[in-house]
Amino acid sequence: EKEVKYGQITELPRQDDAMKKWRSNRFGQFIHWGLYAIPGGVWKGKTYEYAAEFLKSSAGISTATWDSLQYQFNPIKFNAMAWAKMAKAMGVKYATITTKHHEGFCLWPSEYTDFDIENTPYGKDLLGEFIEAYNAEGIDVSLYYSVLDWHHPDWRYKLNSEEDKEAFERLKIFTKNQLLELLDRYPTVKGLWFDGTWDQCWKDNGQFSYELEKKLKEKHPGLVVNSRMRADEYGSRHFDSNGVLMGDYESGYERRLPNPWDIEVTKNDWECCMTIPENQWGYHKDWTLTHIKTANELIEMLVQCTSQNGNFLLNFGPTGEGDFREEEVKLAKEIGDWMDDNSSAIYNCGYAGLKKQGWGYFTQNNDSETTINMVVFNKPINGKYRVKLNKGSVIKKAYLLSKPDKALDLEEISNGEYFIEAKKVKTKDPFVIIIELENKD
Ligand SMILES: C#C[C@@H]1N[C@@H](C)[C@@H](O)[C@H]1O
Repeated sequence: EKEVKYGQITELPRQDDAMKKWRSNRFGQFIHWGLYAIPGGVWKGKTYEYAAEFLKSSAGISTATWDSLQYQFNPIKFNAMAWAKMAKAMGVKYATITTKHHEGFCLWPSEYTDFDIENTPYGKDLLGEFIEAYNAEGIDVSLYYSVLDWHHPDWRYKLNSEEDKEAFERLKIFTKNQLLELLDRYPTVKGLWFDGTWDQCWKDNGQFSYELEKKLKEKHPGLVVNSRMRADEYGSRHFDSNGVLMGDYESGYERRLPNPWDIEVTKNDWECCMTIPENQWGYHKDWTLTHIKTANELIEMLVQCTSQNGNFLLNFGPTGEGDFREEEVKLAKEIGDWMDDNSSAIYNCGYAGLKKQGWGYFTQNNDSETTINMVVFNKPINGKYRVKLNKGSVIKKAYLLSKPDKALDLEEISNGEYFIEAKKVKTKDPFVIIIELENKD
């Protein structure tokens, strides 16, 4: 064990109300919006296949040219309430929006830079409108903030000289000021989602990120911070040099999920953030470049995350005009229709502590020891679903969530192991079987 002075701040897993709410939310909407939405992955007639929010580097565009996009940013179709209603109908309980991505453009009027929404044709506090509209729909809002800032003259990837160090000291003050400003301006926000913390400059500043997390949490009680914010004094990120998780939940699952059988991951809170195309966070004009995930694929990812004590943050990339592409609107509707009937297996649910079977995923309601959800994606050809419960567990009854009055046939295989028979399930969608256990005491 190394002596780590600047590692974990809050003992995990947190059991305060703010974290319990974060945990019960399970399903969130990620919004990536900025100047990159204007070119949408195309520059001077050439389509760049890499992530659209990286177009500046993919196309080798100068900072001066890129930054001039701010004078074109005028999302006339932006309607925060319409966005919030779409998110509500989709079934998300929280939303995380980019306040500033790597380009450095701020969606709020910041007193620390002119490279912000105030200096655009739009002019208004877009971030404030978003937060107000989503909160009005009962959706918690967290703020994504990129430490990496391509616009800021004091950003340095590595600190190779005294000049670099002096510049980065100014960058650190700017970063702290902007984060305190965001919490001042938007007191209802529930969390901060840090990104762009992979460079040596940040890994060399573990004490700073430690003290910054402490300061932000003192200012904003209950604040939930992702592990991506932190490095310890040895440069170890997410987990300190002794493998102890920093921040409040693990946020390393970007466009990937753990192995569905992985038990280790269930020990911490964690969140997977996911794109609908293979790798586009910002709006890209051409969605024919890669596979576009279907509603069933995305629902299965949400269910898998829930089954392993994780949250699922699904990304949407609004256009430069402020609306969503039709594929996103359609997916939001399809997912929302499924959530209308099945969200009881998601909200306030988590790891059931049971061996995963081939038909799908178990989730356990956090408020009921005796109610277990089986979310089915693969119907067995004999219509019999194997469940291996804890020794001594006895099933009182099992039934389809959609048909609670019709008990399903059970066949006990051995102590705590059963086949549940559900032969006549017609739906082509994932569906839920509820197991009610006998109360042991
Ligand atoms: C790489 C990278 C960034 N991390 C994801 C969450 C997106 O913001 C992407 O641009």
